[in-house]
Amino acid sequence: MIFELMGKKLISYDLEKSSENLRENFEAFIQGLISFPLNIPGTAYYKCLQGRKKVMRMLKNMLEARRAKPNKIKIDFFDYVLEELKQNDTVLTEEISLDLMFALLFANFETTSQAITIAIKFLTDNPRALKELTEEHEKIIRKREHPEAGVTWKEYKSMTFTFQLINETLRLANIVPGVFRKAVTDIKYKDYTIPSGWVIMVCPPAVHLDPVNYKDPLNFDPWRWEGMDLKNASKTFMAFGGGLRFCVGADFARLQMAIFLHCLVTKYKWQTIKGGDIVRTPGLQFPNGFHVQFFEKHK
Ligand code: HEM
Repeated sequence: MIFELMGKKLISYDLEKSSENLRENFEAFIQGLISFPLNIPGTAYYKCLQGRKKVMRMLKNMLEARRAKPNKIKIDFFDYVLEELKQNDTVLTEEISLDLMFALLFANFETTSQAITIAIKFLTDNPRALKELTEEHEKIIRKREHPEAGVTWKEYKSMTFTFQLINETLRLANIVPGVFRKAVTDIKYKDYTIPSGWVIMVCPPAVHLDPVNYKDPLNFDPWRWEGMDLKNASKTFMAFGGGLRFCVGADFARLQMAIFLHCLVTKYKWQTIKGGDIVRTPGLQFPNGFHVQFFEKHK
């Protein structure tokens, strides 16, 4: 659902009309992202490289087609990128813009959808959290003049327990299990020196699941966030990374999750059909999937 929405908003992608299955290619890319680098047919690494190649080729063809026949009115993000490419003083090159489109499609693909799936799992297993979340959102609706009206910015800002729940979900989900930085100078850390030029992999799960930082770290406990900073990155919370390269989609992802949860708990009930077993790799995964059936609440 999220992939289709973002594919449409970014590049007007329509599976029915496209010769390339974008989603399948991204799946292959993601499966091999952390894999043994053996580039021969059949390996995850090979499929990963092929996936990226096919998506990049598709984006390049799209760019050329749009250049030859530009849209009269801007309909998606690609049109804005093309407009920027035409400027004389732009820092954007064709190569950067294609990489940007790839990165945005990729960054949108697994992240928010995984976070939402995992949130549903935690809510299924924690009736107290579900009750408090439902109360928060039903209260918002009760206060509205028109219950069917969309969520306002003020309402969104008032969703305190929802943000606690989102942070706790992201802490346990560890959707991005590693972020990378390059040492630009020799760095002394305790008795170690990280030489200039080395790449450092920061591992958020090591921080998020450390009992020094979080009591009973494997326990889903949205209440542990009460009174804490729920927005910014810190040395103990880096689900969206941190510093200059902090996730550009963090606010958007939080918004998407909050709106989804709002609709979920006010309109639907659900039950697990199958799956739901959790494996940490170290990001949280469902090896047998997680299948639920939804029912409308007020029918
Ligand atoms: C729950 C959802 C998401 C999570 C957990 C997440 C997590 C992350 C993390 C950990 C990073 C690396 C930050 C760093 O190196 O310090 C990152 C970077 C990035 N994310 Fe997200 N992300 C999410 C959703 C999104 C969405 C929806 C978008 C796009 C709209 C997005 C776009 C990006 C981009 C473009 C970068 C690269 C930023 C840069 O290198 O300057 N992310 N994200």
